[in-house]
Amino acid sequence: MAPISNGPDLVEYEDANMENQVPLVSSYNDHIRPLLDAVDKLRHLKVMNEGIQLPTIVVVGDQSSGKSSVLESLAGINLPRGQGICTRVPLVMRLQHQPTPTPEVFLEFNGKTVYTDEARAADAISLATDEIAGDGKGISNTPLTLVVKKKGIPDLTMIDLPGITRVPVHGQPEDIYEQITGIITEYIRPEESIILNVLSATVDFPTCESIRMSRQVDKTGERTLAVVTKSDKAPEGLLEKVAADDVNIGLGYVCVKNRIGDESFEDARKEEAQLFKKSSTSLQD
Ligand SMILES: Nc1nc2c(ncn2[C@@H]2O[C@H](COP(=O)(O)OP(=O)(O)OP(=O)(O)O)[C@@H](O)[C@H]2O)c(=O)[nH]1
Repeated sequence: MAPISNGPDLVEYEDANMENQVPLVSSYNDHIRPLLDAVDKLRHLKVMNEGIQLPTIVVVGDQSSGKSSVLESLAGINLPRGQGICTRVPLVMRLQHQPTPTPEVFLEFNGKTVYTDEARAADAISLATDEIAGDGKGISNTPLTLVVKKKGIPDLTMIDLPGITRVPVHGQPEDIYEQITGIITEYIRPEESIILNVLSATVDFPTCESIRMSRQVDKTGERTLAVVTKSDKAPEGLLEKVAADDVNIGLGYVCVKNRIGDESFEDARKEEAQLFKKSSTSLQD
């Protein structure tokens, strides 16, 4: 999943067969997992409401940039995806590798726990979102936690936030832009946050609202990482665009082609590999 990157090396989770764990992955699990668990426990105790900041990967992007698609590739389960606003509340995704073959998937919100499974996770998230933010197109700052315990997934906790939209659509409050940017700013301002900025390859990066926002709180880009989606839609000149780094992304770029429609995760990865093989061959010509 990391065909182009000018930042620090990333652990290649997809190929990390957990049964034959390479030393880096096993030491990651031994040393990092307990720290992530401690951070999650503190998050659960709502210490952030007391002004104590916790290290967090925050996923931001303009509306329909592909945030949920990136996260579902990492978690290997379906999330609500589509045109228009899908993510309407902060979605805290806790991914945890577990050795047993049967995955465990549940949601935590409004003080309750709702068990679901991989096939029904997207619907369960949509229902929980309706319960928290109403069944229209409004948004809420009350978080929804999704816990996925599954063999072979990376140990990571990330927060997906509503996509930035300037113009309210029918049924949205007039101040939707202010509401969304207010929530995003709250999550990306703390210096402990790593900003995962999801950018579509089809747009000019300097025109992205999410870039404008992340630069406001992280001028040098030292805690910002870019994931460029929809590489299949605009492969021409993508390498040059990323290499030019006009928008100052300190932690580097990762270009991806996500799953489209009902495509399986496996087929999507094959298509992605094929796309980047083709692009790198044409670059060598
Ligand atoms: N062709 C192509 N389509 C993609 C890719 N990534 C996402 N999409 C499509 O783009 C649309 C938006 O994707 P989402 O993942 O829902 O975007 P999002 O940023 O989470 O959306 P909001 O949270 O609602 O703002 C969906 O129809 C996806 O299938 C990609 O790499 N290639």
